[in-house]
Amino acid sequence: MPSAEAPPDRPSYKNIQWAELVELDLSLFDTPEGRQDLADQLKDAIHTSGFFVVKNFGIEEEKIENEFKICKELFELPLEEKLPFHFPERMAMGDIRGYRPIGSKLIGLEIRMPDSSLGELLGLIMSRKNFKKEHKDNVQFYNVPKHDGVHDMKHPAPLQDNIDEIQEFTKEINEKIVHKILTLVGLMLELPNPDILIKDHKSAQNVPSEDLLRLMRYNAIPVEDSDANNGLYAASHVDFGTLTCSFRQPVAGLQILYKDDVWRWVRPMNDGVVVNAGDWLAAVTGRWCRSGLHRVHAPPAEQIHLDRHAVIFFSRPNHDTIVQCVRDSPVLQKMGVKWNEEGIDEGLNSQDFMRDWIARLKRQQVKFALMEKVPEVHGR
Ligand SMILES: O=C(O)CCC(=O)C(=O)O
Ligand SMILES: [Fe+2]
Repeated sequence: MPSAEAPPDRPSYKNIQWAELVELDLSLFDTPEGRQDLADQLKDAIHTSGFFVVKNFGIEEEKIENEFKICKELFELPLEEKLPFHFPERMAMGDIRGYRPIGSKLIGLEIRMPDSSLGELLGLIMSRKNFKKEHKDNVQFYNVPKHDGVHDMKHPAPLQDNIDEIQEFTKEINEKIVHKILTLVGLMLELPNPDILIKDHKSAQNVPSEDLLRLMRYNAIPVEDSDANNGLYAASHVDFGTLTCSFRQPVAGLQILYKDDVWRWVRPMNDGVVVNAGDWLAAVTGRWCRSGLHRVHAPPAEQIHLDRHAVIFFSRPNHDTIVQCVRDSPVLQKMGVKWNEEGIDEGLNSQDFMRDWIARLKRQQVKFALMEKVPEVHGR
């Protein structure tokens, strides 16, 4: 890695605060003692920041390497070969399959809601304000949905040519990482059946879900442009689903907001997966599992010239899942967790829960806009 001296006002390895994330060695999962030990380690992490790292999860390095290779090939394609896979209206409604080009979102505010009068309202409010510069993002990504008979679609060649491997890869992530973490959550909460959450995250292809594999590329941009965006590549947000699994990321950028209100950086890493809890897991555990606010900052000075590629799996509940909080957890009972503080409607299926979630975000954005405050928080 180059060791360029950072100008004093830019974050550099020397002056940034790193997040100290727990590392779970999943090779210990196979014995009851090992599982309990991992559950104990997870308890604090999932409650305080909602983020942790998993290692030794048993997916071969060549497979991970291959996903990054596909990711790079995909984004090397000319824009006109990717645009036929971009469906903005569908995306605005929460169906986020396919390609999203650079500049689709404004950092710090989200006014692209062509589907609703809320969008028009926001547009009006925003146009009254005198924004000197458009703070557009610099990221392009592609969401590959689960091959489940509901979400099937054709993809650009680098994906289509490898679609069987990609689907196999996501199945492995689900079974070798997501299911194991869900068991650890069950153990940590002392649920009568610690595996209870797995049944809502089946990987079989005939079980529809909103699971997706996201391939991303953040192009390195001139320092002045990233400064104009308050140094951000992606605005702060929480993830919707159960668990987000981000494969090894040698270019720093991801930041987590801790309870002390300090943004801490996730260390660049050459192996391991950064995992975070999403809003679904938070909701069913009475917010004991924290759906942590995070964002992507332009890399530190030493890496600011590098493009940043990411391979991220978003695990989400199967369509036939009904929202049901784990009220039978003695741990949560002892903690006096307040169920449904946010009015989560138990009994909804996972798709209605998602629609409700999106509607809440929109209401929140309108509220911020009416307050004439830049709404930094949105969901992804
Ligand atoms: O690029 C990253 O490391 C994180 C991206 C992210 O948070 C998201 O896509 O939801
Ligand atoms: Fe995210």
